[in-house]
Amino acid sequence: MDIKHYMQQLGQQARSASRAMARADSATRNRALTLIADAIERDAAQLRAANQLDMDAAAANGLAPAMLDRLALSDKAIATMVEGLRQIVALPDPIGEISGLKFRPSGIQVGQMRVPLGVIGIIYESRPNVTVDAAGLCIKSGNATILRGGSEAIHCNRALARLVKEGLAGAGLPEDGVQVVDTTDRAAVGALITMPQYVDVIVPRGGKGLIARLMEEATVPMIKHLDGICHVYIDAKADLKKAVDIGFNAKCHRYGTCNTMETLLVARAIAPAVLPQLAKLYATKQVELRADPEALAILTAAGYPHLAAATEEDWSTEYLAAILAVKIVAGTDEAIEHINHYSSKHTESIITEDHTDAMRFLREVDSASVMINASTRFADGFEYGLGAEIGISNDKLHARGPVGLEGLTSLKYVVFGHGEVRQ
Ligand SMILES: NC(=O)C1=CN([C@@H]2O[C@H](COP(=O)(O)OP(=O)(O)OC[C@H]3O[C@@H](n4cnc5c(N)ncnc54)[C@H](OP(=O)(O)O)[C@@H]3O)[C@@H](O)[C@H]2O)C=CC1
Ligand SMILES: N[C@@H](CCC(=O)OP(=O)(O)O)C(=O)O
Repeated sequence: MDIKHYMQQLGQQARSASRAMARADSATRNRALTLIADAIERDAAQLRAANQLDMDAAAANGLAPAMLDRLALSDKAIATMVEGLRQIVALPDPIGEISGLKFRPSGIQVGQMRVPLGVIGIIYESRPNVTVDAAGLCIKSGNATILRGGSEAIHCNRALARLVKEGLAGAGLPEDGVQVVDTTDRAAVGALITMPQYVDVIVPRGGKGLIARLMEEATVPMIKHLDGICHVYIDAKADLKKAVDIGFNAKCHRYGTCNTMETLLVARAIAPAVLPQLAKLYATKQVELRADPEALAILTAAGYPHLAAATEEDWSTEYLAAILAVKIVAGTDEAIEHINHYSSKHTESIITEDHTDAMRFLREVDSASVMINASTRFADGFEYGLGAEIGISNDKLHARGPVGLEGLTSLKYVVFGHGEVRQ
């Protein structure tokens, strides 16, 4: 079967399964999640073996260390996936809840009911835990899903897909409630984003190549979870210890994640004090600093070994690596202007003890998460208390920032009449 027909078949199956998923009661959906968690625990060794096939192939193809880190399915990662599913079970069921019911002068009662979106197509990076997190959230929220994971993770995703189907079937739900695209051919992505008759919404998680294709071709509505050009701004009134701890964590905690800082902005007044201290920590990780002329002068004087002059391109680059752009700014105005111009509207943080500046930053920075005195790495569904996340939306409509169960639902109006007719 060619890719287009294969994808249409997945679409038809998903559409049909979505009705049963939406109809299923809370206990059934939770039962499926529990069975999947149990199956993952039972087959951990097989999952590790499947992941090893992916890791070996990726290493042989020269995949960058940060991307290998993302692909790896350690025992800890397996335990986290299982725990994540159990946490999703414990979350309140959002589906079917009716809110805001009010009598109108006509006598009718009008309210809103929370309902699944239907069929959700998710395109994501080579990170196997996303297969389980996404499947779990879609099942809990009564949606059917088609998962197109990154090609480097294909063996592991196939193995996970079998366990998810086993759990769905065990709970009496259709196996097609969750389908993993079983090909790495990118034509499958092209098909998935152009079948609105079967797919209600696409959640794309990815970088520039994916964005370009979606902008050109997609006919299905999207909740975009795209690149993270995230900033930390160290204000003149920052606490030095907080600035250094956060500046280091936001860059070096994990290089490959979308909430990692890619540009550090530093107020001129504090730069000579803070940059050399931060540089000492960055040096332990050999972070390459691409600095504007003023920062370059301070870092050169501090004897920082991994330095380069920043170019215009650096301000809009997501490195996903041990590289950081550094720029000196006059103060909060310039920092906000720079961020609103160059950021990908994902996550930004100000380090300051000045309440007025902090509140201005919160109000005026136009990104999905805006933080005060915290690492951008906190932009995450677990960390925000959502239980799990589909990803981090840098779209403005429907869902913004970490997307959990609620982001996979919408509200429809429900009207309770008692025989009223409109006058
Ligand atoms: N906001 C968020 O929640 C998240 C954002 N990201 C972002 O993802 C990026 C890093 O991941 P990376 O793997 O490099 O991202 P990519 O964009 O390269 O890949 C992500 C997915 O998109 C697919 N893809 C990429 N380009 C195309 C194309 N032209 N046509 C069809 N499919 C395509 C990939 O398939 P294939 O395997 O074939 O390459 C993969 O499944 C960063 O920009 C990061 O910020 C990542 C995770 C979450
Ligand atoms: N929210 C997640 C990051 C999601 C994400 O960026 O994924 P990826 O780019 O594949 O590492 C976290 O904080 O670890």
